[in-house]
Amino acid sequence: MFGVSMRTLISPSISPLSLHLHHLPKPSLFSTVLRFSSAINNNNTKSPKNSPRSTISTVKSQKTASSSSQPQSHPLSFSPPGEIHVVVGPMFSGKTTTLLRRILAEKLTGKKIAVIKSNKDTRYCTESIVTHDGEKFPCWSLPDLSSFKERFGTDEYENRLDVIGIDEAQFFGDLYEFCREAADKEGKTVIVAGLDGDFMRRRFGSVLDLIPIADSVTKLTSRCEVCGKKASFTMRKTEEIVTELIGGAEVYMPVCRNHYVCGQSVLETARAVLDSSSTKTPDVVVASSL
Ligand SMILES: Nc1ncnc2c1ncn2[C@@H]1O[C@H](COP(=O)(O)OP(=O)(O)O)[C@@H](O)[C@H]1O
Ligand SMILES: Cc1cn([C@H]2C[C@H](O)[C@@H](COP(=O)(O)O)O2)c(=O)[nH]c1=O
Ligand SMILES: [Zn+2]
Repeated sequence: MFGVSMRTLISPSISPLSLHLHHLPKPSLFSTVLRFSSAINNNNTKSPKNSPRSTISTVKSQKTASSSSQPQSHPLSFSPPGEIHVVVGPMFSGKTTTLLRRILAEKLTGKKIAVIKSNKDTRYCTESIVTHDGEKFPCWSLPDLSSFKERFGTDEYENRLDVIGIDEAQFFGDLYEFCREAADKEGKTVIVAGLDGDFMRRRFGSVLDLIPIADSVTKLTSRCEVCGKKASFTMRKTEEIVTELIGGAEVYMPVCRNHYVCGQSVLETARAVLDSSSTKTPDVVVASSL
């Protein structure tokens, strides 16, 4: 009885090793295609410096190549991968400063760069990103990101632009689609700076949606304006409750958790008082700053 069950369980013709291999998953169609395609890529002659980097351009260059007997790229070949780096934090935490440093570092290595900021932010200057310390860098001030390629010049964008910096990212509705396309399909390095949370600590725009597709995420801190400890949040000092409200130190301050929580309850009470008094006696609402 024992012998029979042994024979049934481990057949002499199947060694432990072959049993093991038998249970290994077969290479998927996808991994076979990937290996095949990377072999083709490795065999390709190295592309010239200004060769098209995007998938769209690869298709274009194939068309040209077939008519002019130049080396052809295979339809399965991938364009060089891009990168997405996300820099978040409260106001005054150095997001724009960090973006500027990283962009300038890329420029120093010979990369072609461009910086975009939302045209909603009209605080300092429309043609530049400006840090709270007054450092400046020329930028494209745009209502959305989808219009950037055409404004920049499609050929210039596809063939020469390497690095794209985006400031005030929380204001761009098409942030996710733009960054994914630029990094996944067009080989761009995208450095994104923006607020992760608004004055209520709610997610702001689609900045957080980038995390799953990002290569790196950095959360910066500022100094709490009340106690000097690390500040991770932004407190709004006025009674306005709309999410988007452009402003600087006259409206916002960086605070630590403790002072955010204390401040929020004080502000909520004050806003409630202002609210009720404004319905009773409108003349009483005089101070916008609490
Ligand atoms: N009220 C303030 N609280 C903290 N830092 C401030 C304030 N006003 C100006 N700063 C300066 O802002 C700098 C950060 O500027 P910036 O890079 O523009 O920040 P962010 O883009 O995160 O708002 C800090 O290094 C600090 O010197
Ligand atoms: C918290 C918070 C901020 N904003 C606005 C205020 C500023 O114009 C920008 C943030 O600028 P920074 O470069 O990070 O200093 O966003 C807002 O509209 N709503 C908010 O809740
Ligand atoms: Zn504090």
